[in-house]
Amino acid sequence: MKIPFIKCHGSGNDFILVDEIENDFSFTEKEREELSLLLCDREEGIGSDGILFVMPSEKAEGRMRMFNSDGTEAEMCGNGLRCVARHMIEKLGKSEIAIETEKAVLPVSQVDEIFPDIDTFSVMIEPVSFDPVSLPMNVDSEKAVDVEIPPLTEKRTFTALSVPNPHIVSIVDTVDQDELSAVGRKANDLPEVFPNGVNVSYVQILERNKIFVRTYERGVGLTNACGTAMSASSLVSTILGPNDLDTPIVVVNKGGLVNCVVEKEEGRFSIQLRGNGTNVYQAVVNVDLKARIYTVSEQTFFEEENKTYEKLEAFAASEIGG
Ligand SMILES: N[C@@H](CCC[C@H](N)C(=O)O)C(=O)O
Repeated sequence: MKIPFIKCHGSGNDFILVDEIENDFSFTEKEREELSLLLCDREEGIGSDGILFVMPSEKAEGRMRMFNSDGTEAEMCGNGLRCVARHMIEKLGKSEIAIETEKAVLPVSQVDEIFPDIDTFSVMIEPVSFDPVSLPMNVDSEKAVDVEIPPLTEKRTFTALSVPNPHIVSIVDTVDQDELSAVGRKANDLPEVFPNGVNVSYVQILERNKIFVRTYERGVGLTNACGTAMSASSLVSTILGPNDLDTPIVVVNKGGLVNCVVEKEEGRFSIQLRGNGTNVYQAVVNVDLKARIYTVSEQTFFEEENKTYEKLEAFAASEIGG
């Protein structure tokens, strides 16, 4: 089968975006899993953190399903949703639309640039819950806020929340990437505590309303950035740290930076995640799933916007002394 796609990224968290509406595709569940395993592979495939399937919706302008590189589906993907928002906003010529995701129909819009010349998209991250059942996480308490999770490490405390995919977040003095990888692997090999796995983030407070976040993603491993993790980390560092509600929190990551605004209404939290949705190139992939082979053709790069993005990347690196 011949599949046109866009290679895109949000904060360097990269995806293969497949528009099923435009191409009248309707993949089976098995095909979605196999396409993710084959095409996301960094060694043998096109290479990406996941696939974004853009599908028709009866409730919104479009629907997003996101598959991790290991073929599992996630409930939500913040960086991916910004890429889908950009794609649909440009296609429909509107600046505000809604996208259906697994747990909610979410408003997305084009907003003021967070960095010069970077087209910026805002996506709502909700529903948010601190109920361990929502992750799910097996623990004998109503919440797990700033607590030790002994099988992972005795050095750290974590806060568990779903946004609505599962996350645990630890506020640290300095992010130790090797330690994070080890803890992330352990957490995702602990079905008695996290039956569906979990995304694990370490957060460093750089200053009030500015944080650095590094994430070990369920189904992928260490990524440049994870949008839902940056949203969860902004919320946790507002509750436990110095950040403010209703104020843009600058979240620096390995692939750039985003802004998160944490809001609370009637006791319920939500987060606006604002950042880039950059297209790297578009192409067509011809896939034979049975033989597990593919070829890529008609590749066209979006050179100008990628050059512009490099400036944001360089700025973000300078913020963390890189
Ligand atoms: N990188 C994404 C989240 C992708 C899904 C995650 N790995 C999971 O399985 O929950 C984001 O930007 O939110």
